[in-house]
Amino acid sequence: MPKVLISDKMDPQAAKIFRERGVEVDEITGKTPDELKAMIGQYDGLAIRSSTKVTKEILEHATNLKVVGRAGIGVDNVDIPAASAKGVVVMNTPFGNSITTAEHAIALMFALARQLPEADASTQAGKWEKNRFMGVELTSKTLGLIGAGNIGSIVADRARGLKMKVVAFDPFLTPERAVEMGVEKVTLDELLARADFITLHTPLTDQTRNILSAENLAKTKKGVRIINCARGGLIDEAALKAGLDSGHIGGAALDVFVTEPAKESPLFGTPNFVSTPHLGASTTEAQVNVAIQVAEQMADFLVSGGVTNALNMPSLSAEEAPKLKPYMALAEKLGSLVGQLSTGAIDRISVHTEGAAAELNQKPITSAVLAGFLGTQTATVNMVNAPLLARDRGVEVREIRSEREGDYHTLVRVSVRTADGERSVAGTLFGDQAPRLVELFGIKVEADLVGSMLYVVNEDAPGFIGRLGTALGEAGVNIGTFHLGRRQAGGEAVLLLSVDEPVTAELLARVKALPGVRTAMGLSF
Ligand SMILES: NC(=O)c1ccc[n+]([C@@H]2O[C@H](COP(=O)([O-])OP(=O)(O)OC[C@H]3O[C@@H](n4cnc5c(N)ncnc54)[C@H](O)[C@@H]3O)[C@@H](O)[C@H]2O)c1
Ligand SMILES: O=C(O)[C@H](O)COP(=O)(O)O
Repeated sequence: MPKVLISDKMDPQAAKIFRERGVEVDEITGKTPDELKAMIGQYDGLAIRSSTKVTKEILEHATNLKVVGRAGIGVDNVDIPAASAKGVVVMNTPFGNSITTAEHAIALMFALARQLPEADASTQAGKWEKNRFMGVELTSKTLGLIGAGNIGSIVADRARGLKMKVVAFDPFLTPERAVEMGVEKVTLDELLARADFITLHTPLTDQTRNILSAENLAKTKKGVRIINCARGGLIDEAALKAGLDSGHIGGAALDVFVTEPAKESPLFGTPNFVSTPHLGASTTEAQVNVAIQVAEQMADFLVSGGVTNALNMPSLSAEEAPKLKPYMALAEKLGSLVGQLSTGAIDRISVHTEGAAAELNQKPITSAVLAGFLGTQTATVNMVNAPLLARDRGVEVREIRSEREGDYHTLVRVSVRTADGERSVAGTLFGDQAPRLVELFGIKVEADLVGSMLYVVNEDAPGFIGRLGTALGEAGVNIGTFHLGRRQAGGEAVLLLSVDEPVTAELLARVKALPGVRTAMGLSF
């Protein structure tokens, strides 16, 4: 039974779903990195929010880990390249908390417009400072949206409901989508010059880090109010403090900080500054949503191989997974076969699907071919890191599909290119389930690729099979299955034998010594 650790505070629905789906679960929060390192080895899955930092060091100790599930959106607390290199799938729940976070941005916009926190503190201190607090209306004001994705578009919708004009800067926003959202697509400089309120909704990347730098803050309209419910690091906090102190910035509300938890900051106590402790996603509804989603996604993956919302692997629905499973087994065997039979460096692998196979999601099939192929060179490869490893090794990967059926109703062909040219192997599924090799380097040969096998290329001549059988018998090797193919009578022939024991160097030497043998190799699947 797969075992998952929930290491951050999560709605109890997550644990309930894991258990219902046959996944053992421990809920242990608040562990230090060293404590997590010591315990992570026993888990197949790790369910987190933003507190647990899934670093390279933690992953190095995660000997059984297959999946990290983020109950939320941002995955900046997960070292995704390190997880991919280790073959660990990283998934998030991209929509479960978007409405809640958008509402928090709108709440902070109101808080700034009407100085609600300061007015509340003053009133509860018994001051009744009715003349101290003069707000601004939102109606007709311009809201500058930096980042118009899931959350940004909900914010835009709510702001339009408040009769605000919305201008948006997002390099990936298409003009059509801008029209659909009812926003005006502008450049960043235009947004800075025109916005009365600015709200940030981008991930933190090399391009967005300090997008509100001192220089850009200086380009804003005097009195601008700024909201950040996305990620700390998008705003230069020192420049923000200077802007608030000088009065150029009329107000700022931060839910996120460069350093979290933000227990101290020069911004604290600054007039017109409002802050919340990364509460963007903290509503009952959002937490139930993300807990359910993450548990369902992780359980799907651990129990049936379905992949949803993975950031480092192609998606594979729970419905697709059973259909693709036999194809992935076939693809892995074919990849392994070409890997074991190839001697020179391979610079290109092409995965060609025909008939029924061509109608399926190709990415998992290709990843399985690469995993099978690279598995002959390294032990630590799987479907997640195989495409990455292939790229690192300079192997070009091609996918070709033709839905027209050939000799078989479904076929996967794997071709590899070396300095000596291109060679291919092909396989099909018998009864839609059983992987079967049907062609090996241009020779038709049907074989189950299982266990230990002996591969022999010989000159097709009478008596050869008898001599080979005798040689194996004398070596005490029992033959399980025997598959034969040849280019033409009297030409090159191929023999694939499954044997009960691994093929030893001694056995190979005996086989190679037989007259007519061109090559002999041991294979294992
Ligand atoms: N405060 C919280 O608790 C909380 C909760 C949920 C999400 N978030 C954060 O909110 C942010 C937005 O989440 P989302 O779900 O809307 O993400 P999203 O991926 O749907 O949208 C992000 C948008 O940013 C745009 N973008 C990327 N680079 C840009 C750039 N250089 N300039 C301008 N725009 C750029 C993208 O094109 C995309 O449209 C993320 O950082 C996420 O982690 C915070
Ligand atoms: O990216 C997110 O989903 C938010 O930052 C929420 O973070 P949290 O799960 O720690 O509240």
